[in-house]
Amino acid sequence: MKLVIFRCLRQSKNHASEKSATDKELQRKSSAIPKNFPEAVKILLLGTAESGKTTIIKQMRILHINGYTDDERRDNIPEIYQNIHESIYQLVQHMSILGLEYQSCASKHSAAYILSMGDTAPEYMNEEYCDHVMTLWNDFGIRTCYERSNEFPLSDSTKYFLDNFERICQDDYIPTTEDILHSRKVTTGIHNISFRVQIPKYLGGGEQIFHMYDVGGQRDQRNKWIQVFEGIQAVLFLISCSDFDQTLREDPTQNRLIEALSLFRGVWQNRFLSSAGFIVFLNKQDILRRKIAAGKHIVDYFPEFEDFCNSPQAESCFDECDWTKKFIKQKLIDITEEPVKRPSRNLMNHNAKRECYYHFTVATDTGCIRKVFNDVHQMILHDNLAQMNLM
Ligand SMILES: Nc1nc2c(ncn2[C@@H]2O[C@H](COP(=O)(O)OP(=O)(O)OP(=O)(O)O)[C@@H](O)[C@H]2O)c(=O)[nH]1
Ligand SMILES: [Mg+2]
Repeated sequence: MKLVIFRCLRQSKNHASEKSATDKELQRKSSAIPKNFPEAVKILLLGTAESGKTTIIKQMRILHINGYTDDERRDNIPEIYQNIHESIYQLVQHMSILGLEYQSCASKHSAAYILSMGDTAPEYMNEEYCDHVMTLWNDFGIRTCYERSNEFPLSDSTKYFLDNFERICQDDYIPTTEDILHSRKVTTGIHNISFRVQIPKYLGGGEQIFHMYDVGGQRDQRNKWIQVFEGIQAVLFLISCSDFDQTLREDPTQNRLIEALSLFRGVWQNRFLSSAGFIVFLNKQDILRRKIAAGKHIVDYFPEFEDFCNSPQAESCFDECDWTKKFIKQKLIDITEEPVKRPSRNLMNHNAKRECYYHFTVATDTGCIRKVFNDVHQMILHDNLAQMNLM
């Protein structure tokens, strides 16, 4: 199956009303629909490191497989302990680098304790360790360091885990689904998850199989991506919108958002992916909102933002967060409109306009991903109908 692209939503400005209109249209045609949707759909998750790809895979497991048993939850404990330890260790290390002072002697003592442990988490959270971590997280100096964490690499889940630390350091701790969604392990190599999704009765019923591929987003992982380009029907590209004031872990001279945009250009223009559908998740909307509320401005990193705010595209925006997310989206749209240097042989018509679909997401929010994935599935069903000349 060739996913030319999700034609039926092409002119959509208001997704919600458009969707219900097309649903009704599909229902009307239901009697004519054969039960022969292509059995499996292959989706490839791409994006820079920490954009949220593996978090989407976890959400698919929660939404479409059985989620996590208690034993599987317990298996995540070492990773969560390591995430917490790395966060507090990084914060303590950067206190002196940034020239910040601790609020009390007790905090200084706790910092020395954490530093003496190195960057490996303890196997068990004993009382002494927990007290030190809590003292530090309540320290005003550490909070100032946290507010400046765009200046050094720090996990996006630092606040989540340290705010929940008292619960996590209990002896009988079992990670919640939310804890698992916030935990982070760098992906190396290629992983995939397969799951089935119900096809609505009015479309003939039955199930569709999805194979979703997850890859590592760090620079040294990207040369492996090409191994999975064959037969991909849709690319789901994740971009972390809150990255505008951060630099890469692997190259501290490179702004993360600039890296993500140039990676998107490379993927969009890749001739092996030219017949795949494109969906972009503009992710980490929760962190973006938090950053802007804390007084960070994208204009300090992207001066062209000022012109965007005076452009017609920004007319419907109502606050800085809204402007910022639309500005990033516009940058992606601009890339899709750039002339392609080497058109693909796979494209039947070189002049055919390819579509790209955008969603603002919070990958750690199951409700959000449930809704967005439903939309993605609908688009795939619509496209399949179009392929069968039923639309
Ligand atoms: N608050 C918040 N955290 C997120 C969101 N998306 C992902 N994260 C967190 O960001 C971290 C990185 O997410 P991953 O899914 O591991 O990123 P990745 O793209 O797989 O990264 P690589 O494997 O290095 O390519 C994890 O701690 C996630 O919990 C989001 O929308 N909001
Ligand atoms: Mg990953």
